[in-house]
Amino acid sequence: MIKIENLNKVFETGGIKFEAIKDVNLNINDKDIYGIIGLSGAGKSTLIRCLNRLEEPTSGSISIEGVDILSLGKEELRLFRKKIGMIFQDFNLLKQKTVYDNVALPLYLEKMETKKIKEKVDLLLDYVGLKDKKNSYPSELSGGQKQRVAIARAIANDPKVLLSDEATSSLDPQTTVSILELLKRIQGELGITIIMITHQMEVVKQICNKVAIMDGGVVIEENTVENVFNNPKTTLAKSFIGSVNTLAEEEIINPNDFKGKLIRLGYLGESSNNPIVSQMIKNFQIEVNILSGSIDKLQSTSVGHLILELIGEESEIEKSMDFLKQKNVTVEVIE
Ligand SMILES: Nc1ncnc2c1ncn2[C@@H]1O[C@H](COP(=O)(O)OP(=O)(O)OP(=O)(O)O)[C@@H](O)[C@H]1O
Repeated sequence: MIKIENLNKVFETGGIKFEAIKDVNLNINDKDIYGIIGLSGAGKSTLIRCLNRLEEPTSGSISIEGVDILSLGKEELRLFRKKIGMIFQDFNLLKQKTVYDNVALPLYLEKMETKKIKEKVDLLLDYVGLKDKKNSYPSELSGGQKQRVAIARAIANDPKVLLSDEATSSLDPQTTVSILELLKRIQGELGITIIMITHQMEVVKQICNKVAIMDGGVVIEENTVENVFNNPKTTLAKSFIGSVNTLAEEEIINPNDFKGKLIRLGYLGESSNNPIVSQMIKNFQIEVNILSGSIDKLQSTSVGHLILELIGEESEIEKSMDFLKQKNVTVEVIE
């Protein structure tokens, strides 16, 4: 379990103070794949770099598996960092070293016996699917292969936590999927908690179970991925969700163009199989105009969205909306 409490980070350059992280509180459970999403400059990198103290927070506390990491001395911190692997957008491989040596590096630093290093690196390269690239140099690899080397290196010391800073941002969509599948396998088979920074909701949708949305150094929304997709609270969350749907619904639909009441429905999993809208039309004196719809397949379930125009007496519209709510559909009136 990772517990971040009242975390702040202030950068000071030339006497000017800048608050990059403002009073962040998060609880990340063991084996979560926890997404942190936000636009450029939101403070995502600063926040995860505080978790291994590549960045020193200005105030607040961080505990990882019950250890208050901000109180660790230099040597304790060195030992503790073995529990936290990290991967980056630009891979950070050593260009002059082979794939084997890149992966072996953290084990050399631990002064592991050469024979054991060889066994472990062979196992790791097999795990990430790069057995045959052992003697290649980074310049001879594709972006996806470089990230696999970086992942093998990051898990070499059997960490409990893996921090991923935009690890798929420079990869094409197909390679992104294969790297996300590898990360999912690492979480499932090795029981590693993964914290993923990204600006792509598609990444969150594909592998995360929880997500925090950051804006201007603040966590503005935090929930399970299902709940955020089903019922996003903030404009930013809605726009991230819009970016993975084929239609950015709210942008296209202008309420002034319609005479009825516009509502946005969100429904999870099994509700999407029930003919709720047709039941509503049968039960109440209203006409329904379907303006847009989408279904997002998430890790554990699917989330559907519909935008409807309801036309009829106000009292019938109110009753229809109550009916939907009773069926566990979230209903939001679009202003
Ligand atoms: N060492 C530093 N000194 C001064 N300001 C910094 C420093 N590092 C980051 N910042 C500022 O803190 C803010 C948050 O930066 P950060 O890199 O954490 O954002 P981010 O959400 O990860 O953005 P991106 O997706 O572009 O990497 C930015 O405005 C940035 O300019």
